Amino acid sequence: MVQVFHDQDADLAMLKGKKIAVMGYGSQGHAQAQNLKDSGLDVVVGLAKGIDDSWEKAEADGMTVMTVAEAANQGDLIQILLPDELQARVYAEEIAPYLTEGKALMFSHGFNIHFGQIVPPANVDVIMVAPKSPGHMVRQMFTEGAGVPGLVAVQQDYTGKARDIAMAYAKGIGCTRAGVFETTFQEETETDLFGEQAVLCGGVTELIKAGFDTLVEAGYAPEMAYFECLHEMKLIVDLINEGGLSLMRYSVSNTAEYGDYMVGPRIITEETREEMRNVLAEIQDGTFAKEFLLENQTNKPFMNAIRKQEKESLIEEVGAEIRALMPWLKKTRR
Ligand SMILES: NC(=O)C1=CN([C@@H]2O[C@H](COP(=O)(O)OP(=O)(O)OC[C@H]3O[C@@H](n4cnc5c(N)ncnc54)[C@H](OP(=O)(O)O)[C@@H]3O)[C@@H](O)[C@H]2O)C=CC1
Ligand SMILES: CC(=O)[C@](C)(O)C(=O)O
Repeated sequence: MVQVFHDQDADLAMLKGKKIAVMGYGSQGHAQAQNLKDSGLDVVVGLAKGIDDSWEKAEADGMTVMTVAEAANQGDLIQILLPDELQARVYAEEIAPYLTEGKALMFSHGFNIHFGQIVPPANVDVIMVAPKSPGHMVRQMFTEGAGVPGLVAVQQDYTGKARDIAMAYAKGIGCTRAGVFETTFQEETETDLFGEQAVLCGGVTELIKAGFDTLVEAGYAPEMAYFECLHEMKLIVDLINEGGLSLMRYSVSNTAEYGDYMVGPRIITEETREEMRNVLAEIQDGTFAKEFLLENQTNKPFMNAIRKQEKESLIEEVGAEIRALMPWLKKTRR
């Protein structure tokens, strides 16, 4: 059983007197920067003007904002929370020149280190603190006095304090309130990519869309299909999150529980499980990483097309209508 670390296992004093440069102010960046600042730590945000609106958002939130290069120059810890596909270029051009002896280079996903896109010098610490949660929940849970679970990993420990710094950072963003596991860059990268492709994002969205389409094609109202296949998913998963499959099965009807056991295996078949193993193999052997990097180096032709198609889909249209009719739905984010 892995060991879970909590607040008492981390010391914020490790970060006192250190400037933390958070590069990026998106999903993770805005949350981590604000949480660190609320934890009394010295934070600057590194961005680029004129891309989207993060610079303005960060300033409006009272952050000290500067260019990535300026923040890298000032930062003792450099936390890269840029899009994974952009990190290597920005690192080479704006961070590497200022990554001097004894600094800490940090990430919240191991992709660029594990797949060799960023190769730091030997005289720095290389650390990961990865919240196992979307960024917006990292911030919401923190403001509610709680936190989201996180992973910490040390790829390189030049100072001999890398783990302590990682644990202090995890405390600064609230993860030690929930609990922190130790892992490696390889394990976090491969499991995170697998989870987001085969289960959390890819798997769940395809399951929701397939169920929705089945009901709509059979003539049922799209609103009914939306509520059955999308809206209720969150409520069911909340129960699983709270108390495992057993709590969910305790809470749903006997009818639903029976259907769960009898029909579920017909939907997630051995072929599905075999395909999951194939997905993992393509992550482990670097096939996915190469495809992802090539897609982004060729101006994202697939992403741009599929994003447009998905945004214009019936399930998104119906969802927007329902959320407009039932604004309380937006309050059910936990
Ligand atoms: N999203 C999540 O919940 C999670 C993400 N992670 C990891 O965290 C990291 C960040 O991901 P995420 O927060 O989703 O990223 P987002 O896409 O949400 O945010 C990216 C940020 O980087 C800024 N940015 C983009 N290009 C540049 C540039 N050239 N120079 C300076 N700033 C730039 C963007 O600014 P602008 O808005 O102006 O374009 C934005 O503030 C990734 O490694 C990801 O894998 C890990 C766990 C969960
Ligand atoms: C929230 C999380 O960790 C994800 C889904 O893997 C991601 O956004 O990268």
